[in-house]
Order: sequence, then C-alpha cells, then structure tokens
Amino acid sequence: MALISMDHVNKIYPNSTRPALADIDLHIDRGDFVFLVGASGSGKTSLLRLLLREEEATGGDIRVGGYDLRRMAGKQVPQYRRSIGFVFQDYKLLPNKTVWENVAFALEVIGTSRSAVRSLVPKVLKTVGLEGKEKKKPNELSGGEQQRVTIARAYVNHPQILLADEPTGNLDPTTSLGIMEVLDAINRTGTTVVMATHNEEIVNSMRKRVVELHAGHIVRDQAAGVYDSALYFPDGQVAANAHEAISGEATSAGTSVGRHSVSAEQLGKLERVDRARIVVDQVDEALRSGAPDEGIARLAQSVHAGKTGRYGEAFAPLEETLTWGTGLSLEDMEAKEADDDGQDAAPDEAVAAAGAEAAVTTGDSEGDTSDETQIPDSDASVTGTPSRDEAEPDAQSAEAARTASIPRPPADPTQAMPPAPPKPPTRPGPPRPPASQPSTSAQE
Ligand SMILES: Nc1ncnc2c1ncn2[C@@H]1O[C@H](COP(=O)(O)OP(=O)(O)OP(=O)(O)O)[C@@H](O)[C@H]1O
Repeated sequence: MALISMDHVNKIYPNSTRPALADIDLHIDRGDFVFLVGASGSGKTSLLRLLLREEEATGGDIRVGGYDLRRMAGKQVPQYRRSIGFVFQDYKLLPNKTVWENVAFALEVIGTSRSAVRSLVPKVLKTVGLEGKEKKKPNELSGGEQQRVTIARAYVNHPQILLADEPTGNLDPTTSLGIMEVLDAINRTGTTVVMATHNEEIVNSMRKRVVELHAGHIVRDQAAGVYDSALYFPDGQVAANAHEAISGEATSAGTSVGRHSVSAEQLGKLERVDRARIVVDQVDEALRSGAPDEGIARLAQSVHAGKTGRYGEAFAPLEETLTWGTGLSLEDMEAKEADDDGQDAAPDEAVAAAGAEAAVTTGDSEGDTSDETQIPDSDASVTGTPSRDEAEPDAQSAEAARTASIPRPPADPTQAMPPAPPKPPTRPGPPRPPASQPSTSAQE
C-alpha cells in the first residue's frame, strides 16, 4: 500500500470559488522521491499543506502512513506532524536561538534526553556541512546555510516523509546543489521526499518522478521525468527532450546506503533516538561514501557546466562533487595552467642559466599544484559564480579537511562523467544518462 494516498481530493479556500486543488489522485510509495512542478498558483504548496495537515481538504481522502487525515482529531495533529519533516519557506528558524539550539529544539520537543541531544546534534550539523557554525544565530548565516539548518532540523528525527517547498528557492545554483545532495542522501536512507520546485535544472538532472499541477489538476505523473510538460508548453525542443527522457534509460531512484543498512524490522525495535542516530549516520555515509548517484552527479555536472571541479579536472567520482558547490571556471583553470606553465618555464630558464638546483624547484611546484588541499582560496574565489570561500571560510576549510581525509579511489574511467559541454544558449534538454550503474531500491 502506498505511504501517501490522495483520492479525489479537492481544496477550495474560504472566500474562493475556484478550487486550488481539484480531484487529485496521487499515490506515493515509501522511499519515492517526487518533484511537484507547475506554474505559480497551480497548487503545489496547497498539496504539501494538505499532506502536513496544515490545511484540511474540502473533499476526498488523504491517508499518510497509518493516519487518515480527514478523520484525524485536532489533538492528534501535533503528533502526526512530528512524524513528518518539512522544509517550508515560511517556517523560519527561531531567530533568537543558535544553529545548535534550533536543531536541538526539534529533539527536545519530542522528549529526547539531553545526552542524546548532545550526541545527535553535532552529527547532523556535520552531515549538512555546518560544523563550526553551531553558535551562529540565523541572521548571521547565508540563505544556503539557513536552509541547511532547516533540513538538519527536519530530518534529525528520522521522519518517514520529508516535505520540501522550494528548498532551493532564492539560492544560487551551487548552493542548491549542496541542498540537493543532502535531500538525495536522506532519500537514500528510505525517507520519502516530496519537493515542490520551479528549478528546471534540478528536475532535469535528478530524473526522479515528476508530478505536474496545472490550475489545481494533476496533468502529468512521469517516472524519471523532466521539468517541462510538452502538453502544456508545446514546443518542439521540449517535446524532443521529454521523448528522450522517457525513452532513455530510467534509473532507480534509490541506492542502498551500503554497509550500515539496517532493516525496517531492526529499526522498528530501536528507540527513536537510536533510530535517528543510525539514520544520521546513514545520511552522512551516503553523502561521503561516493556511492554512485547519477542524478546528483548529473546535477553537479550541469551546475558546473563549463567548469571543472574544485579538486579535479572534471566532475567524475561523486565524492569529488561534494564540494558544497565551489567550482573553478575553465577560464580560471586555463589561467592557473598558464601560471603553472609560467612557473615551469622560469625554472627551465634558470636551469639553463644556473644549473640543476632549479630543476628541483620545478618538481616541487608541480607537486604543489596537484595537491587538492593546496588550492589557494584566491583560485576558488574567482569562479564567476558566487564563491562560498568568501562567505564561509570555516565551512570551506572544514570541507577541505574532510575531503582530504576521504580516501580517493583510483581513477576509474567507467565511472567518470564526460567533461561538461558548454551550456547551449537555448533551454537545455535533459543530459543523457551515463552508463548504467548498479543501484538497488532503498529499503526502510
Ligand atoms: N490561504 C489561502 N487562501 C486563499 N487562497 C489561497 C490560499 N493559499 C493559496 N491560495 C490560492 O490557491 C491557489 C494555489 O496556490 P498555491 O500556493 O498552492 O500554488 P503554488 O503552485 O504553490 O504556487 P507558487 O509556485 O507560486 O508557490 C492559488 O490560486 C492561490 O491564490
């Protein structure tokens, strides 16, 4: 049975004649990742608010997990909502609490012991890349960092379902990539994710299920879908893209989280806090293990089209894309290579002039430039996209240290993404899927 079932659901707001949602039939299985797309006012937020039981349907049935939302007593609602993680734009962080306190609060309201809070909060903050920011208040954080706190807060309890309304709204593409990495990793632990978005690049890269709303109706429900609807936005290119996406190799949404997978039965027997701890570890591992995830790799490639990774020549193994977005533009790389060549040339001249001592210098210089942790900040800060190095020196150095500690696999040409083509001036089609990689359905 589907985890989320909506049958013939209508929603008409008071003082409104036109339904915001009309005859919605939607069934979402455990572990699914669903994008809700559609023009402004099409009903995406309304649908999410019905699922959160923030609004009540005017007609139809909504069942989420074991709950029948239409028959739920008011006093049950808070408990129900605690089983759902949500990242909504108007659910702001508590402004007078620090990052740590905001996340801890989500645990405290469900009665988690102080010692469990003390052990869980740093883990979840590390997972979302916020180490070193624990004592900051929300107004001292960038938009992307605030969004990461919101996500940390939303999943620290291991919700079965995570609802996200435009979680990348107002964020630059590279920061959005970081947010998507976390949401995707959460999904790979078995959490069902339903995300409303206007972000075409994310939807086209991730190739998850796409449900499109139009004037309150579901007009498309597409597995491994794309952003555009050929039906409602007829355009030859869009139709071709959709056709390519549908006929292309659809990939499974989930991959197992590997070594630390825990069966649903095992999870069920554990205390809530222990479950949360395991899931936080799973998300952490999913983010750091480099387990192949084509959607995120494609998104990283798309976001960095025309750029090379911070640590490598082109986006290839997944762990090298986990940079919270910083990339070097091709121009920067060329300039850097020219610089390196210049450094190479100078000692050559010196060799001619002064003998073998300079040859040693040449070798050292090359060694330095190939060391991923040695790229000076100034290189990354001239990327042409908003640099996180300027805004988040702490996070960047933590990231560099973390990445440096990840053992890097030997170069494997079968896993490498091809170098990103330059972005076409017109609307890009969905990138072709890379060679299929092993994946299994997420289990909970
Ligand atoms: N609280 C409300 N009271 C009355 N009408 C509302 C309310 N909330 C939403 N609506 C209306 O319901 C329709 C759907 O709105 P909704 O916010 O769900 O759309 P959306 O697809 O999420 O839009 P956007 O992409 O701009 O966020 C719109 O016509 C909107 O004006």
